[in-house]
Amino acid sequence: MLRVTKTVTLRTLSRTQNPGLLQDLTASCVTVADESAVLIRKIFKNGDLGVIDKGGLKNFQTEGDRAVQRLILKTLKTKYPQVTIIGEEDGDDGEAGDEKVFDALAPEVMDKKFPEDLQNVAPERICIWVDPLDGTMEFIDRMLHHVTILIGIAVDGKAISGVVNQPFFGFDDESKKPDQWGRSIWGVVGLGSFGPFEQKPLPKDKKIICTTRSHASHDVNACIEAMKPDEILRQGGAGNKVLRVIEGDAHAYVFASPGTKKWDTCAPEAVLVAMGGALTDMHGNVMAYDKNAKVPNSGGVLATISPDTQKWYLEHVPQTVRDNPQLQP
Ligand SMILES: Nc1ncnc2c1ncn2[C@@H]1O[C@H](COP(=O)(O)O)[C@@H](O)[C@H]1OP(=O)(O)O
Ligand SMILES: [Mg+2]
Ligand SMILES: [Mg+2]
Ligand SMILES: [Mg+2]
Repeated sequence: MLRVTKTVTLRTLSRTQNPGLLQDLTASCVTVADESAVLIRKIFKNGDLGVIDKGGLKNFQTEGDRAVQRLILKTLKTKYPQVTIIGEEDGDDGEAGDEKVFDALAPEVMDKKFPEDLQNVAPERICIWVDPLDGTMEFIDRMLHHVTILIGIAVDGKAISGVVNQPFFGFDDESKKPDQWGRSIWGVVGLGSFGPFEQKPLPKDKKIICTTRSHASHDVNACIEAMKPDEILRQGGAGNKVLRVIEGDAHAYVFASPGTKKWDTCAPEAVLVAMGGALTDMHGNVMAYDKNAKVPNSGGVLATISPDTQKWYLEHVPQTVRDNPQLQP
């Protein structure tokens, strides 16, 4: 994990105050996510993924994770030095290398009118959580649709704005050339969620639960069984699983395990909540994303498309799972 925090004097702050900071940041995040997608595709095409085992349960890192984090942090830290940025990969802060700074602000973000309460947000209130490559295990296993790039922006510890980029979206469509692969979905709470996606209606006659394919455990399975799904969708990546809920492929993302971290959930939560959904731990607690927040999502992850659906799933978490000392906030 890499934390980058800079302190500034009050004089510097007033001189550089930017009323549209959150909008600029969101637009920059969409730009760097798109550039990151180009880079991941290039690394994949080159074939040498440079896999490193970080230790723990299927906890790998590739050149994609490292290079993309350097790309994202170089631009965001250069452009927004007063904002705290926390990235998953240690050491890859873009400071030593010759990474480019991407100045462009994504026009699709700049075209929108952000809500009043998101204007004039001071940089000290913001913390950005970066997962340069979510679904690393699936990237290594060539399950490319499961891979996402996640950049989440928290304000006062709440997930408010986020980009979920799926760099290999469309790779299995033979009519598409590699430079046509990928999509960025972004959302801002109070404004909405945008990008090339369709919110299909969820099936009414059956219950589909999406969960991990690579980090299953006794509790993960026991919790799902108690919810009596008709179908279990085993998928990689936290970003991808939230996308399954957003696109109407699953009623819920259920993960009764402490494996994910704040960079896995901040961006997807912002996009999901911006469209009326909910993401909490398995006890119903909202996640805290301030710069001093606990990094692991130690109470697990539950995400659904509405507060009512969230309530139903929370009520069906078995007591044994709730009481598990390994799954506490
Ligand atoms: N035990 C774990 N150790 C490290 N990362 C984990 C663990 N469990 C989950 N994650 C992270 O959460 C994501 C979602 O988990 P899963 O795919 O198992 O549902 C993973 O892709 C991984 O993110 P990352 O790929 O960015 O390292
Ligand atoms: Mg990882
Ligand atoms: Mg991740
Ligand atoms: Mg990652």
